[in-house]
Amino acid sequence: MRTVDEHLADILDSVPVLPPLDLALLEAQGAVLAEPVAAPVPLPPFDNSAMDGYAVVAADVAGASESSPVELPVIGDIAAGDSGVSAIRPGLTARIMTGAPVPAGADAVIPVEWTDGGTATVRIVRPAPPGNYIRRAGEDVLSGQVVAEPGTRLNAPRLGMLAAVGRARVVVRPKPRVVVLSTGDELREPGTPLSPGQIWDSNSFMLTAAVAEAGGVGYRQAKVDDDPAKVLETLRDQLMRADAIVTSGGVSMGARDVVKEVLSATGTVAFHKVAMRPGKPQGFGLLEGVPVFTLPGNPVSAYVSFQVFVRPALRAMQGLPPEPLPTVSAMLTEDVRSPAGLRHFLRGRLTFERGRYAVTPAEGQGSHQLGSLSSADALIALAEDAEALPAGSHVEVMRMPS
Ligand SMILES: Nc1nc2c(c(=O)[nH]1)N[C@H]1C(S)=C(S)[C@@H](COP(=O)(O)OP(=O)(O)OC[C@H]3O[C@@H](n4cnc5c(N)ncnc54)[C@H](O)[C@@H]3O)O[C@H]1N2
Ligand code: MOO
Ligand SMILES: [Mg+2]
Repeated sequence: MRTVDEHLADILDSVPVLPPLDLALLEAQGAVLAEPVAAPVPLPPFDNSAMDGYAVVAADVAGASESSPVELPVIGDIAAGDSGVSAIRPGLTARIMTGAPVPAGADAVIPVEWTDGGTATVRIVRPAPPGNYIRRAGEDVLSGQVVAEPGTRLNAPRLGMLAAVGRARVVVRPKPRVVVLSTGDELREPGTPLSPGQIWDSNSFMLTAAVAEAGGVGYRQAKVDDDPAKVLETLRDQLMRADAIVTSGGVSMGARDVVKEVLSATGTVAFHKVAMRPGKPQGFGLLEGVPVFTLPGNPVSAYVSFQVFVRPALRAMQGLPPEPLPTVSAMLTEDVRSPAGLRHFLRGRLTFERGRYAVTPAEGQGSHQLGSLSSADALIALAEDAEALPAGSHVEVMRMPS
């Protein structure tokens, strides 16, 4: 037996960081930035108006009021996108639109609501201090400022930021392409009828979805029967398009546990009993350089194994810290027993009351019981040395992606 930490360390020692790729912005969505991106110009690039209104010399309107409006001749219109805008001399104004460059000489913008909206002349009924409704060049981002650091995932605001500083392409660590393969004679495709002894394949759907939740791209395969030649052939076929392969089933002690049989024979994938529940039988290794994770077939075992081993590995491949799921400390609402010497993962539900988290273990903790997993929102991680934890104890809880 090896510990969870030993098995994870072994995996993280072997998984490669994916080589960087230059991608068009939207192709890079969800990928991890692999270069610092600096702004070639300030943002905004020029002083511009925050309002639709009039560009004025603030001193001209200092005395403006409802009872004593200041009337100014309007010398023209300045729209967003205009260039070569003529300067405003004292005693004059120009209509200006939101985003339009503030003309030389003007030092304030009067919103149209503070005027009669005139086009030849305008009556202004409120004063404004210098700088009123002017968005200054560089007040968002300075020229040369780094706007996105390597190691950050490109979410919607970050993609917007890259476009705003003029980038059409960007160098990223691509999302790992992960082939997901269920094995088992008993498995049938959902949507097709079952014969006695058969079940619908749920693991390949769950694991493909979990890959996406971990920042990868999952390629779900149709299940493979427990036939050694077929399993090996399918795995080898998939290597071409995979940055990693995740299988489920066939890794325990059964006469038909063929994943273990054929991959052990390759000499590069090793099988271990890991001191955890669920998820004891684990296999990992490289097949022609591609990381292969062979997860146990029981659905909860497969899910927990994925979160504990595969998710950190996929993060490492993207150049991210191989952290587990985000964790919180929570108070147990009931007594819990845990097997000595095993890291024990219990499904639970988190609540947040009066400023603190509490967690309640789910009914039905068998590794085949997907029902309790699908209604859980957390995995309670009990340390190897925990045996009896009374209600009120604080435990580490991994939040499942929602
Ligand atoms: N004699 C022993 N038997 C078992 C041991 C052991 O130590 N000694 N370990 C048990 C534990 S713990 C686990 S976990 C399982 C691991 O089993 P395998 O990885 O070999 O998986 P299978 O035998 O193929 O299937 C196990 C179970 O899961 C169901 N399954 C498999 N694939 C799917 C799928 N894609 N969707 C839904 N359900 C699936 C399968 O029908 C079985 O019920 O071994 C124990 N046995
Ligand atoms: O390891 Mo099995 O995963 O306990 O059901
Ligand atoms: Mg088995």
